[in-house]
Amino acid sequence: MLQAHIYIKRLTALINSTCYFHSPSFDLFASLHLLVCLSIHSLITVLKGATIKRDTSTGAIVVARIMRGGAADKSGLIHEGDELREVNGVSLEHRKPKEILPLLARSKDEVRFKIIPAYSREEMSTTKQKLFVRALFDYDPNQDPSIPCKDAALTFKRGDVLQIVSMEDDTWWQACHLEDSNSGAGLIPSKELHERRVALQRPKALFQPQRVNPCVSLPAGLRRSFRLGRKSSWAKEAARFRRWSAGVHSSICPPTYIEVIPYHREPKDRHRVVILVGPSGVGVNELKRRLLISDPDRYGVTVPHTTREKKRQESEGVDYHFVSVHMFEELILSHRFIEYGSYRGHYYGTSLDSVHRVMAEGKVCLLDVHPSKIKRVYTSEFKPYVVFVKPPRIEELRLTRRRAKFNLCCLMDTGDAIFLSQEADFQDMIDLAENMERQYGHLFDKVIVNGDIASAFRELRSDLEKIQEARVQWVPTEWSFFCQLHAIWSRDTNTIIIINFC
Ligand SMILES: Nc1ncnc2c1ncn2[C@@H]1O[C@H](COP(=O)(O)OP(=O)(O)OP(=O)(O)O)[C@@H](O)[C@H]1O
Repeated sequence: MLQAHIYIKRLTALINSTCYFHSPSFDLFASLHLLVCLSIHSLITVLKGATIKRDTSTGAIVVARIMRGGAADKSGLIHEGDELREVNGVSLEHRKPKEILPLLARSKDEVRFKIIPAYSREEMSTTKQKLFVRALFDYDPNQDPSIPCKDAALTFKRGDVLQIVSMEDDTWWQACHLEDSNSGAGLIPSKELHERRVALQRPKALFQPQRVNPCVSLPAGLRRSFRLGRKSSWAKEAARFRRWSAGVHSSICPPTYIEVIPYHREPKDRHRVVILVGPSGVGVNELKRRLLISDPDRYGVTVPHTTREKKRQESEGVDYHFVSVHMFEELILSHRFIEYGSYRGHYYGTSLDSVHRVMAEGKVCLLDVHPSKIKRVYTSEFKPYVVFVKPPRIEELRLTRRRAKFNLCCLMDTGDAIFLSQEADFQDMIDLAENMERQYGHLFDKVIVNGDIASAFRELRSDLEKIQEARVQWVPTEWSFFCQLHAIWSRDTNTIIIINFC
């Protein structure tokens, strides 16, 4: 699909430059004869940054090299290997490259030349393309001993949007920063190279005996939204963690690059949902609470559903939506929950409708779910912006939490609270964060290290404000392929009539 898209883009560029198809049997993916008509000025501009040569095997005049970032490259009109057939109707057959310049010089205002593009369908993936990716890792060529040329490399940070300009080499791609596309491209590790490198770094989990702390490794379903509900299925999570340790998840691809497209936000558009994730105790709730207090008109949270009895001080629709077991199970069956679970015989869950309600109020919905549930809302409808809250290095974690007299508190099945402030718990939090990042890192838009709470909050708030105000945002390409189908059922003909498909 991408290849076809790029192909059509190139075709459009050619058409816009007044080119005429000159093939009796026109086939999109066959070799095309393109008669390109350009002003002498634009021709010179186009040929700047390109060299031509005579193909020794065929004798044809071909474009030998396009300098990345040069005028020829930027024009998108000619490509390496393209054959120059005619200039102003004069055949270039049996001519030498040096005979071509006088031919061009004789032209008045306009030059027409016939090109046979070199690409085929297979080659499309390696030719220049408007392919944008968001980097999911930091890259510093100074720390990379295998880079062929440090000066030719591109430094980037996780989250940077890069335009990939060449994927010809399997190991080193060429790319430029989005905001700096006028300067030449630089080398970056290809997806394959980065994946290979990460695979070679032996995962810590495989070689360290893991202590599974029930309070730190959380169940997938109920988390902070249902703080008391987490204990009931911790064993499941512990098992999952052990499976991870045993390498069951070794097939998970490390985060490399994600293909993105621009999303032009209109003022009438609803806000993107903000998902905060992180290991238990890292400070997700604290950050959420501070956001809500700082700007209650801008931020909102979902109201969960529960099947337990309403307490005297609680209000329907404010603390919870109190529903019957039957109703809750109906909602489960109709896939209305993002996450749900049970605790002490009662169901708790966060529904999609509760997110819609916050969005409809014109607020930014702050969601706090286990990372395994992100996929549930990873659609163009919610356009989630995922923030991963990460613990700092152990020394800072120890210092900041102890200074705040913080103890991790965990409720046992018996209802007893136990307090954990041991070194091991901090280490568990860090290990869990690493595993989360490894498993779900490709879904994270932003990573906030929560060392000093005031700085972490400032960083989060300013980042969210930037995102909400930006007119152009880069979102995963996969969201653009979500289609909405509007259909009506005709009773007369007993058929479904599609009235809109976008
Ligand atoms: N940067 C920080 N420095 C010191 N204390 C912090 C910091 N961040 C959070 N805390 C404190 O740590 C405790 C746990 O934080 P919080 O409840 O936000 O964690 P959480 O990630 O939501 O975990 P859980 O889901 O288990 O509640 C709270 O008392 C909070 O005030």
